[in-house]
Amino acid sequence: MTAHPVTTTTGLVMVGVTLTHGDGDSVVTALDDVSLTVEPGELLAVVGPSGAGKSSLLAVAGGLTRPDSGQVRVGAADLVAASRRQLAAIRRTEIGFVFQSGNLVPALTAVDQLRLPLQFGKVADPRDPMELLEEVGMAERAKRRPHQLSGGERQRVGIARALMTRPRLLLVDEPTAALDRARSQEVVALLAREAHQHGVATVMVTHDHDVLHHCDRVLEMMDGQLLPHTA
Ligand SMILES: Nc1ncnc2c1ncn2[C@@H]1O[C@H](COP(=O)(O)OP(=O)(O)OP(=O)(O)O)[C@@H](O)[C@H]1O
Repeated sequence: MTAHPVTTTTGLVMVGVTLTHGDGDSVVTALDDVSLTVEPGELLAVVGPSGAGKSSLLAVAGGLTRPDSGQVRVGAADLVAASRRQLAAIRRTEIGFVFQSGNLVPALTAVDQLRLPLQFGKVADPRDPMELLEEVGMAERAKRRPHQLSGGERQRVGIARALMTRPRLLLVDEPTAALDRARSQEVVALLAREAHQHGVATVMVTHDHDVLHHCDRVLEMMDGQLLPHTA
């Protein structure tokens, strides 16, 4: 058995991943031999100082940036070997992205935001948008547009939208950056619940140490390396 068994039931597996930016004298190592396994249903938090490589980690795990070396798998999909076209399909069906402030489309109602991920191609077994809005506590606001929602509500819609295709992996970038303490707790508790209930491997980058108790595991990124978090 290898140190990192890869099965179709695994969420995210990264092995020996290195990513550098620039060249010559100005080479920056954003990811330095990073290995990481995130199991289905696990909520992992990644903390660390600015410039440590957290965004780079999300970009590589999400198939947005190809690493210089190493393996990256989401379920059975090999993100390093995949063509650009295959990567786009993997991103669309297997990976959900949640951004700092929800990143909603201004003109669309909440329920239409959720239908959006289904409009770019076939999705095998999509969630029902109204049912999912109900699950995240937003059913009564289904017809509202983003400007009629609070920051926490926008974030809930953003999370629901990311779950529409039943992704295997959810990548979450600073979800509480624009929220007060109470709303931050609610949003991260929601992420934990969704991860656990639906078996979604979830990686959340955060600066917010107050929400870490909702997470199953916390790692610290430091100079491109992932280390155990010491509180
Ligand atoms: N496109 C790029 N070109 C050159 N260097 C880059 C590029 N993107 C990131 N870097 C560098 O790679 C390193 C890691 O950056 P990254 O954005 O992953 O850090 P981060 O931990 O997400 O930081 P923050 O918390 O500020 O968002 C930094 O030194 C950064 O300057």
